Amino acid sequence: MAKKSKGQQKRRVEFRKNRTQKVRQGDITKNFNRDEFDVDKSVHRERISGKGELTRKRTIVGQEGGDGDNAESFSIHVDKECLTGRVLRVQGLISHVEAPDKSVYQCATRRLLKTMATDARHVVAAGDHVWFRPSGEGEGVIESVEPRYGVLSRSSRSRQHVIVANVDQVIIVGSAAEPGLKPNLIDRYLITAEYAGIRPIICINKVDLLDPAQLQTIVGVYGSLGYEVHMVSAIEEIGIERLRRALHGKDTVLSGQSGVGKSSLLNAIEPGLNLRVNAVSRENEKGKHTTTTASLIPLATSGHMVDTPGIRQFQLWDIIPEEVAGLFRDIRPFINHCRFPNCTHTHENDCAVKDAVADGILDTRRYESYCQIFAGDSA
Ligand SMILES: Nc1nc2c(ncn2[C@@H]2O[C@H](COP(=O)(O)OP(=O)(O)OP(=O)(O)O)[C@@H](O)[C@H]2O)c(=O)[nH]1
Ligand SMILES: [Zn+2]
Repeated sequence: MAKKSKGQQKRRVEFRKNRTQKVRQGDITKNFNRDEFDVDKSVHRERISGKGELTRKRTIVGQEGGDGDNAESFSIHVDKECLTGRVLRVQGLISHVEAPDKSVYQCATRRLLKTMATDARHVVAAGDHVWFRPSGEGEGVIESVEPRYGVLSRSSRSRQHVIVANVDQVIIVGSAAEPGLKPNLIDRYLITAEYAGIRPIICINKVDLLDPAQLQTIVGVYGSLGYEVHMVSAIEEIGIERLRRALHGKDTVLSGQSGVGKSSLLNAIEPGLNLRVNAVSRENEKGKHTTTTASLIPLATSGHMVDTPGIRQFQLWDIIPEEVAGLFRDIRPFINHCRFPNCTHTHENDCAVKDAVADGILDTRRYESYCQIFAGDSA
């Protein structure tokens, strides 16, 4: 970036100061437009109630980071009493927002926030942490949206569509038998999670159907890569308590191919949870004409299960073949040592990845899985 002269810097500081003061005085509409956003402005909040539920928020500006949705935050002045909340789902213009006391408000979005939406970006998405102002019995208005992490999105016609934001982890469910384990499919889910920056947890269900020792090699490979692996049986209730603990206080996406036992697992983890997930899914089906994204279903203790139409088979959205090697934890360390900077690690000579496979440092099956994904073959 070009260096600014002292005069320029001073003018800039003055400009910011003036603008901040104007915004503080409530002269919002005149001064608030997208071009004035600054990345480095902070958000100030102060608690005014003992319980921390009612919070006064004084926000000066929002911030916008990068071209993705991950680091954005839009805020406007809120000098009224607001509550923090979590968007459980968005249906049309209404967001269902869970307050700290677990009650759910149906919220509209403040018009000023909406003006900050671009064609490529919805202002409010399922999973968003928001501040909202209650405006009557079970209703409210969303005043600001906190920065996002763990975003699952899909782009269509070069527009990014946020499916769900602020997801902590994805449980990748496979089954030991009936249907048999498909490690290549697990690899696909893994790189999608790596791409989205969401922690993957591997869960192998139906271990009652075979001798778990048969899975030792495959589990060992994933374990050595630092992935958490759960061996469970929904029917025999093996390993369920540990899985339940992994969900506690977290927002979790459950994914895996049909028949591996996702519904059975939800039932084992928490009675009634699968029913609630299905009920919301049916409701979403009905509301197809509205822009339905995902739904967060509150867990009995704390945390949410995230259910999205189609997300159970979520795979490789938007990942281009050249990015795949970098998303394989075990391949990643070798890719800079290949002779050609644009090495695809498939047919080239002097490929550090292929050498590592030949030397037995890299698992052959994982490498083959990489080749399959790179070539765009289905699992
Ligand atoms: N032996 C055994 N069978 C199981 C276990 N978990 C689920 N099943 C059976 O596997 C079949 C599929 O289970 P579901 O829970 O419906 O699987 P799902 O992944 O939700 O399937 P979809 O709804 O199609 O995505 C059912 O017949 C279950 O009874 C298990 O731990 N052990
Ligand atoms: Zn290579």
